[in-house]
Amino acid sequence: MREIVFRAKDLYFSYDGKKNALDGASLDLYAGERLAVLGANGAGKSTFFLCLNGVLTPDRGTMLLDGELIGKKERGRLCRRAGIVFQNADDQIIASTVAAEVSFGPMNLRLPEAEVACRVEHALDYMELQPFRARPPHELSGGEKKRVTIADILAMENDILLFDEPGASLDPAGEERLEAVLDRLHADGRTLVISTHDMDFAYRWADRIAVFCAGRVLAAGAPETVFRDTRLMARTHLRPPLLLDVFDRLAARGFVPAGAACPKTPDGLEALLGREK
Ligand SMILES: Nc1ncnc2c1ncn2[C@@H]1O[C@H](COP(=O)(O)OP(=O)(O)OP(=O)(O)O)[C@@H](O)[C@H]1O
Repeated sequence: MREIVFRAKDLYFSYDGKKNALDGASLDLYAGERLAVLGANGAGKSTFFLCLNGVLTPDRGTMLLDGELIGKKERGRLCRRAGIVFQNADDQIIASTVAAEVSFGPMNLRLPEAEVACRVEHALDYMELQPFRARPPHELSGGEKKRVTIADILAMENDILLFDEPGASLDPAGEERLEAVLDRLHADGRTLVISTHDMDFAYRWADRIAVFCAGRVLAAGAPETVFRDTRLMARTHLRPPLLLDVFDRLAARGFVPAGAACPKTPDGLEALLGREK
């Protein structure tokens, strides 16, 4: 088992002092894992992300980074380790050109100018944003802005990356590009956490799934296990991914080899069924 980089235990947070957005949320993050965070609207996913990267301070509960307790004064450590790509790019973008936007974070770290320039070029290359570097971000499309916000956190060189519904404004080509970027970041050893309402993506992409409901984490584990928990799915109003559903129906009718695991792609299922192209 990989080491735990971040541990949240019984986190409580309320925006208004009346209703708890986090209501005893506990979750571990493992180094280098791909974790998909699921849950209905208002379940507490974004609030949890904001606590994890130090923007919000939980009212109660404990957070540990590399096994060390994070108190109110150590929130800066969380900001440095965990970068967040906001759900709405306009909440994140502040500068007047794409290049200035991407340089904003590293400049705030008071890094030497040459180091800032190097990080900016790398992030712009990585996200294929060089042709946009002099453009005002507010003139870009939703998908292009999303790429800018990802470049923002790449320039910070955080090892824990939190993506709040990154696929929401992307067309199919944009989704493919995002998945390719996520694959590269995973290969680089980053810890990736994504909140999403796309069950098919979560099943295909994640090593683990965490399910939020009313400010708590009801389950965390292997995608097959979590998605096959029919009670959990019903309670949280989630639906299993289409591929797993089809696989389980075929398996129930004896069409797949006994003991076979469900593949992650339709091509994998086709190969398993012995009808390779
Ligand atoms: N800035 C805010 N001020 C007051 N209440 C808020 C604020 N942000 C979120 N909330 C409330 O906190 C609760 C949790 O919201 P949160 O945004 O964390 O959920 P979520 O799981 O990310 O939802 P979604 O899937 O819709 O993005 C909700 O009841 C929401 O109304």
